[in-house]
Amino acid sequence: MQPATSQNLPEGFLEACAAILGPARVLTDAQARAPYEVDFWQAITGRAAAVLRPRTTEEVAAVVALAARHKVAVVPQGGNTGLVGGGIPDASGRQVVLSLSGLDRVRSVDPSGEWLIAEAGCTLAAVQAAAEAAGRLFPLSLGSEGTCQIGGNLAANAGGVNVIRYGMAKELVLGLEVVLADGRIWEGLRTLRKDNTGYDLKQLFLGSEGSLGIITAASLRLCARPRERVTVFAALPAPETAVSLLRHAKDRFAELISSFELMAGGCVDAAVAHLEGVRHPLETRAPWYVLAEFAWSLPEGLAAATEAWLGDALEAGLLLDATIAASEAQRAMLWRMREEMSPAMRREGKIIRNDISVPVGSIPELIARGEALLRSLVPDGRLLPFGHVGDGNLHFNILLPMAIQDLEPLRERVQHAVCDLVQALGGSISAEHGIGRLKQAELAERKSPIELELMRRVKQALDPDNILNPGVILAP
Ligand SMILES: O=C(O)CC[C@@H](O)C(=O)O
Ligand SMILES: [Zn+2]
Repeated sequence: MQPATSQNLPEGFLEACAAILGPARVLTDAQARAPYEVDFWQAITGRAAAVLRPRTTEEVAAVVALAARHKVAVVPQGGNTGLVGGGIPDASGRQVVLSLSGLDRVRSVDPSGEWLIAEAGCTLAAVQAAAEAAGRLFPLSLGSEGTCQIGGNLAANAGGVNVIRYGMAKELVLGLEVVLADGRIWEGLRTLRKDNTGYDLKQLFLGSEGSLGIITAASLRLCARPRERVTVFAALPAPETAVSLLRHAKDRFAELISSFELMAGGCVDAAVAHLEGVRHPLETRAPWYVLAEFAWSLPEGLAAATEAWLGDALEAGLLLDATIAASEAQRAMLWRMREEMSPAMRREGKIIRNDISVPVGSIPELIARGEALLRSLVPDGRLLPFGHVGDGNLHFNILLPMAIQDLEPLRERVQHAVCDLVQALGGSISAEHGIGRLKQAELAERKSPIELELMRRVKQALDPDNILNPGVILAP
């Protein structure tokens, strides 16, 4: 029998945590810890000495101060929907997971100032709902929005399906409240649009995956709610056409484009096969499809403009067929098909994920060279790329038979080859999922020595004892 992981902690540590949080909020039992030790896809596992579940910023600060005194490593965790293991403890059984789920209040909303302040453990859906109740839009949108939490979204600088218009998560932040590595609280919850007072410290924490500080609350930028929205699903002969169609759409609609997603035919087939209520939107079958959405704040006119655009695009040979969602229900079905595509594919086998970006114009070359590369590396895999082509971001995913054992060495080989290709095309080895525990070696190999040195110096300055999420982003 394995010794209880709580024995890996300094004497008195857990008792002191229980005095701060109450004993029910300190989990040491293996069964209670289990959901915090494995990622959503059951692909990345670790072992925690304990799981701590604070409910307030002050409680987070008190337990981090305690951890700092005892040099106990703390792994912050939100909704546990990350895809690179950034919220999962390592295998040592010596780290404690700090779950932010208990900090789940929307503290205030100002519809005229267009901001709201939410605590880290609010689900993204709860933040969207609070914005909507105030007649505004919080535009970050991801497949996991019912489960993922805003603190995790910001710590990971999440992307999603609306980046082309509204930017990544970090672009939606006006201010942060952060618990620092020594347990002090930095109250930086500003709500100003303009604030040029020296270094923009919040940027350090956004995308730092909990390795520089623990985000406990954020002031978030709200936008106008679009009054008319048009959703298009189009069949395309080739990835080149997607890039031309995007340009064609940009010339016509500019910033009204809120999503522009590309999917291989096999991804759509998997969604149709496994998602209840999802039907193929077109009679035409094609190797590639685009799901695009345009939105604006005037009450009407966009639908007619979109129909005219589709006619012109068809004439120009940029698509084979297309449909416009005729109702909210149809729109919801199209988005379910796209956003639950990855879980649908997972029903057919194991997945090697590759979240990468290149300049938009290089997408066709990425697909052509990537397909050739992966066919030789993974002959029994099916390539099923999809993603946010409007942002130059593809999920170059490979589906493998369920029976395959010991995926890790193959995953690493594939990741390395894909990263080489991406680097050759001037792209990024992580577009929106982050580095976590899965890509540190690639990062170390591909960032310049100067960049790595600066990153280490920032880490050293903010967390000199390396207690905040050690081992993510930078190798230990
Ligand atoms: O499963 C994936 O690789 C991608 C998940 C997510 O980023 C998406 O775009 O659906
Ligand atoms: Zn994505």
